[in-house]
Amino acid sequence: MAREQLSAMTESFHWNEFADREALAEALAGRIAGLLSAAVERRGTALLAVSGGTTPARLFEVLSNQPIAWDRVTVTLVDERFVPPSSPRSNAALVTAKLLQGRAAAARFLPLFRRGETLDEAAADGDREIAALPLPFDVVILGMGGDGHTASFFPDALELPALLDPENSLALMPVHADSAGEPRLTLTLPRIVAAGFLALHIEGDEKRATFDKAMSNGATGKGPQLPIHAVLDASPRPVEVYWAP
Ligand SMILES: O=C(O)[C@H](O)[C@@H](O)[C@H](O)[C@H](O)COP(=O)(O)O
Repeated sequence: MAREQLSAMTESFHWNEFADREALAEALAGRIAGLLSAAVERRGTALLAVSGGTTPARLFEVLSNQPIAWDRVTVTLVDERFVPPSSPRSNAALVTAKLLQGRAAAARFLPLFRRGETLDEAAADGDREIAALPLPFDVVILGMGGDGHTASFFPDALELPALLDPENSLALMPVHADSAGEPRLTLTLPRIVAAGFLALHIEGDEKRATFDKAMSNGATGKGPQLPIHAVLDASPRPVEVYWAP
């Protein structure tokens, strides 16, 4: 089924396509900055949750120079690999190196990994900290893997039913999945879809094909139901999908 048909049928997403990755980063950073500024004006503070991995580095660099009241913004992660910031796989390290620079260095950062704590302890403490924020998040930016996972909602995660449960009262949970590489912490589906603005940032033909497959399987009920579809399906507003080749 064509993407346009699926979008019109399900109204679960808007497709935003760009000629190249630089143009995407400029457009998405501008959109995020406008939304964060509006939140600061409206309620004196703004909450942003970003994903890690490899895709968002360029976006973070552009976003870090947006002229907004960064000292009123709290930044956290959608999900984190349970590794210290010294690891090249640390999402906190990526955010520190690429986003919390320049103007954005004034933002408050809430990391999810905690030195000296077990995964379960960090999940419980992080859950308390996130629940104490003035939720909902104003902006949440998701990524997606080639297996259709988003956040740390891996298809083989032991905790997947709870992570995707719209009634889950937890904000943050531990995740164990063989395909994930290491244990993780992730925001749960209800906290993600409650965001004022929810975007999925994907790049390249392979990810576009994965996205199309996930939406098509979801609409037809055929083939594996992929976690990214569960998120789009649960979102009360169309998810803004940002794609460039
Ligand atoms: O920590 C992570 O891995 C993520 O937050 C994850 O959900 C990511 O967004 C996708 O796996 C895409 O990763 P890439 O951008 O590296 O393809």
